Amino acid sequence: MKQYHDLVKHVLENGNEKGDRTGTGTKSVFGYQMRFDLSEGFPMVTTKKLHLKSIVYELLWFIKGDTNVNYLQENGVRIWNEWADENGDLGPVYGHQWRNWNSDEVDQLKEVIATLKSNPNSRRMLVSAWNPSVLPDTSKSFSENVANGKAALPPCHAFFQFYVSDGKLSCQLYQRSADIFLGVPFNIASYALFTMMMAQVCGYEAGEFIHTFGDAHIYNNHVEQLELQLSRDIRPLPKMKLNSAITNIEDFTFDDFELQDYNPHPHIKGKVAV
Ligand SMILES: Nc1nc(=O)c2c([nH]1)NC[C@@H]1CN(c3ccc(C(=O)N[C@@H](CCC(=O)O)C(=O)O)cc3)CN21
Ligand SMILES: O=c1ccn([C@H]2C[C@H](O)[C@@H](COP(=O)(O)O)O2)c(=O)[nH]1
Repeated sequence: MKQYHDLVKHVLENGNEKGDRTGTGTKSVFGYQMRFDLSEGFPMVTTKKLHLKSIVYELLWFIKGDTNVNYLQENGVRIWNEWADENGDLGPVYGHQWRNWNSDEVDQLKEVIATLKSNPNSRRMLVSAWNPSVLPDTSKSFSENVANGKAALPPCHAFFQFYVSDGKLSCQLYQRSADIFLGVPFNIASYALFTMMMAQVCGYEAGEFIHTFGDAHIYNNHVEQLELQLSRDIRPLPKMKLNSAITNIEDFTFDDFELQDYNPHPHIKGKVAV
């Protein structure tokens, strides 16, 4: 994953010192792009061990349209706990907007799949999680916002677009805000997997995942961890196998994914900025 190491080096060398909502402080750049050709292997960082289970369950949770952390917790995934209210609710976050935009019963995921099958030359194959009408009031707590029908956090992976050429499906994501140490390795693997799943159910090969960033930042308390990561040698990418019998995006379960030849360096711990 040279692309990821290049991003880390770019931000360490060129980042602006910038304060942020969490009070942690960051080094940040505005605007950056990475490309991953999915035929070259599954883009999972090898210079620290990633927890694939969290990535897969989170993605299945988005696809289900679920926005309560109970499903994640039942499957041992803790990454959204800090933002949920006492009932586990996060408000109308990703899954809600994908499957029921603005609570108007607009199923963006279903519609984009129908267009991918019927009119793959379309330039209108987008899904937006960004919905200005449910943005939180930052003077209130996460749970107060949820009680008011707002999202606990505005979506970071804000919208994505599909593109078909030569029988290959590509996906480009616009991520408005990116935590390079903790969030980004998850986001890359998640959208790469999602692109492969969408390609399979729509009858295409997987093409590229293109990751475009707004504010790409390294929290000041992650610099040491990233320097350790940069000192490690980059290993060959693993392969991801999907159960080829699945033809409907909602039918995938955890057991339909098999990661092969993932030989990462050991995990590196870092604190999540809340
Ligand atoms: N500051 C911040 N960074 C994020 O990446 C982030 C947020 N906030 N808020 C919302 C979601 C939640 N996401 C998270 C939250 C925690 C981890 C995390 O702690 N990862 C650890 C443990 C992984 C595990 O338990 O599976 C890691 O080492 O990757 C990763 C992504 C991504 N998002
Ligand atoms: O999928 C995700 C979700 C969140 N993040 C990061 C990006 C920021 O560091 C925080 C969100 O804070 P904002 O103040 O709302 O920008 O979470 C991520 O990298 N990936």
